Amino acid sequence: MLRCLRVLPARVTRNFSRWCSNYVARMRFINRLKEDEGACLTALESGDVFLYHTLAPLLRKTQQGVFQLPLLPFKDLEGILNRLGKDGSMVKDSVLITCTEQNRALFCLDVGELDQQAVEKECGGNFVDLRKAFFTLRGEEAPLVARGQALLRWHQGNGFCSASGKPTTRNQAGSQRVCHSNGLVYYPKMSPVIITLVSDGKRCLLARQASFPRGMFSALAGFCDMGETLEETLRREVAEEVGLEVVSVRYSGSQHWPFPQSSFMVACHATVSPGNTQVDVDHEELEEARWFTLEEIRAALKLRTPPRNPRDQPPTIWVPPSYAIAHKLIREWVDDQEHPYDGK
Ligand SMILES: NC(=O)c1ccc[n+]([C@@H]2O[C@H](COP(=O)([O-])OP(=O)(O)OC[C@H]3O[C@@H](n4cnc5c(N)ncnc54)[C@H](O)[C@@H]3O)[C@@H](O)[C@H]2O)c1
Ligand SMILES: [Mg+2]
Repeated sequence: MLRCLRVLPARVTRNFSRWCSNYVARMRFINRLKEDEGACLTALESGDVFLYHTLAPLLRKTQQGVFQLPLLPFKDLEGILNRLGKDGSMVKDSVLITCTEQNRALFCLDVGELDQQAVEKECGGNFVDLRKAFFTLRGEEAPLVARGQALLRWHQGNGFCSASGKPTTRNQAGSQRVCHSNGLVYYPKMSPVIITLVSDGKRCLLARQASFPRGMFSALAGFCDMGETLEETLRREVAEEVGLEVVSVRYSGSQHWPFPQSSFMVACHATVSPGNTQVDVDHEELEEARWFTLEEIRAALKLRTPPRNPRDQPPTIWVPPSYAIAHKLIREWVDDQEHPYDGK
């Protein structure tokens, strides 16, 4: 980032430093809310809450037909709960998600114990499956609903201490749970996963699991074993799933992936040597894996995803949609092929 800043005009760097100091203040504020119960409650009372019903987020359609995540001010939500015959103090069960750039704390709450349709009517929206919400929402809202569901799911599954069997209690922010009988502290869990696009210099390797939608191919992925480095996981997964030995690895980016449970996806490009490209698929894990040319990948990227006509014969090859980190890896690979790095 600093290297980029050197070549930016002074106006841009001034704006960046203003954004940066606001960013630092926000991050410190969020961190304080995780530690200070009183400050967190005050932030909730002047903040906004978005809702789930049994882990399905509430979305609202605007007059322009765009789906949005409705943010309900604390007082409004208290009123809604009272009208639905619930004690408004239930809002205090909300879990801290973030703080907006306008410095409003943002929380989420699962109202699964209330009648779904009654809440939808009161709030003017619909509870929809997370996968659909993730598909439909724009920009920043998609990761927010994913994060909210992951945290709520974690709370719902960690009400008891695995050592004592006694109930655990959460802090106001919902960033941890404690067993008071033995002092054990539990934090939200994610499973680290490596996802990698393997290239032989001219082609890239994509695979499909039997459970994927018809025609969809993606990068190779696998969970990290205890004690492994990411590089070790990557080399092992590629060897296990397609019988190839990786010779180089380059980090690309990461993404929280909420399906089916919370994974922390770390995306990397990998290469095999051009003389070692014979694929040997582990059919326990994968239905198919094969090399794709640049032309085939360009054609797949042009398709609307998922395609309208999944029953076509023969099936069209398509790749995961733009919100999936696999898509980013595939686009980067195409860019690399079209504009190879010349080392300068
Ligand atoms: N975002 C994307 O673009 C993208 C693309 C492909 C896969 N993925 C995700 O990557 C994840 C891993 O991919 P995979 O299924 O090929 O992994 P994988 O190759 O490691 O195989 C899955 C198997 O690993 C075992 N396993 C080990 N640790 C596990 C854990 N913590 N949780 C669940 N199972 C565990 C289970 O036996 C499971 O059946 C999946 O959750 C998938 O949804 C994301
Ligand atoms: Mg796998």
